[in-house]
Amino acid sequence: MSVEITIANAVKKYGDNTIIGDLSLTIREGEFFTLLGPSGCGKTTLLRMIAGFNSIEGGEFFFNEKLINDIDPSRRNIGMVFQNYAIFPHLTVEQNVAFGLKNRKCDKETITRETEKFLRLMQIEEYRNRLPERLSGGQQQRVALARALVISPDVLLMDEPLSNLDAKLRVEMRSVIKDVQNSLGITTVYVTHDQEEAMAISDRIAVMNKGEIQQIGTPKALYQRPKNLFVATFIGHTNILKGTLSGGQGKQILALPDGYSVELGNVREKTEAPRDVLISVRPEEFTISEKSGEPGIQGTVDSSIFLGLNTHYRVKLSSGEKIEIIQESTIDSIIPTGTDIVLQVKKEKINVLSEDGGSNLLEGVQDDTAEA
Ligand SMILES: Nc1ncnc2c1ncn2[C@@H]1O[C@H](COP(=O)(O)OP(=O)(O)OP(=O)(O)O)[C@@H](O)[C@H]1O
Repeated sequence: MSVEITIANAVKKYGDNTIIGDLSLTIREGEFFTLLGPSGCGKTTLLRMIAGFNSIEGGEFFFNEKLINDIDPSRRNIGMVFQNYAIFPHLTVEQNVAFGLKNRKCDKETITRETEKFLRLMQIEEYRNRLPERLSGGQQQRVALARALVISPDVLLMDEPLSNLDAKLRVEMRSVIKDVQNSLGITTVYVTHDQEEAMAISDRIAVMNKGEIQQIGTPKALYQRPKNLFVATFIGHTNILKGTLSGGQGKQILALPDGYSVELGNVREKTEAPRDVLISVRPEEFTISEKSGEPGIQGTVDSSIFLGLNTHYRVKLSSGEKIEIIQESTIDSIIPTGTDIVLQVKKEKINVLSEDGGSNLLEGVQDDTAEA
């Protein structure tokens, strides 16, 4: 059985230090939910609170309607996978996988059947008689995953499970984890500080900073309409420029550098008097023109790197600021360093943020934080 996890007003303190203050969220049944944020923001702390390993100073934790605050971790029916594998070094692969079932005093037939099923599912049958020390990091993590899943947990909790693997294996193991989670439909909470990994693997992501949730949404929603500057810069790459928003005759005009302006139809917080704002534009959302005299932001190509499908440009603006631009490579040309260019932005792709970066002024920001 898979469960919905509800966290209501969770508080965690170490002494006088509040690590998590009044945090609420709902993790839907069967979803792959990721806690993403910089080191020290409280992701592991929150995961351990769900597992029951941490004392809590406030709040309620539910698996479906059942309050679990006072239920011992061993009785919460959770599977856990950590960064450092946590498999028993003195047991073979098969014994490691069977461990949870033996511990639960399952009958022999069940132990054999389920152990075989997960050895097969994780493709580690051929190593069944090996000790962990004779396995690669990726193989060890497969064993850890099989061992966590064999007990049919209601919830799977994973804390940076791929951090110890090299880059190529990390990417490979993402799909292994995602596929197995998908096929079992198990509610999964995953902790990482790697935004690309979070984007690749999650149904929804909660972006955390300093013990608080900044925004909850699908990877696409966070990327396209970040709620604030923190999310805009933490998820993917972006360029932040200064602009001025002003109104007139029902229109909102965004003035950008060099007299370039665009009209926006999706401003939520409309203004008449000019208001200083920040704009966030992803590197792939500019168009480059080499014709001078066109309306746009003026710049000079500072460097260009050809990466096959895409070419990455660093462009120096007339203000002296440097921004990153990614263009699909075309057969005919890479724009050489030193070329004067004009940049235009695809206006539906612009995000307009308040000057302090605290909020997105546009419509269509998804934030499921309030769901709980
Ligand atoms: N046992 C503890 N005693 C005191 N402070 C702690 C303890 N465990 C964690 N902290 C503090 O709580 C904060 C959050 O830690 P946590 O491990 O949850 O962060 P994290 O987001 O998972 O970071 P990382 O990605 O580095 O693991 C940190 O400032 C940490 O120093």
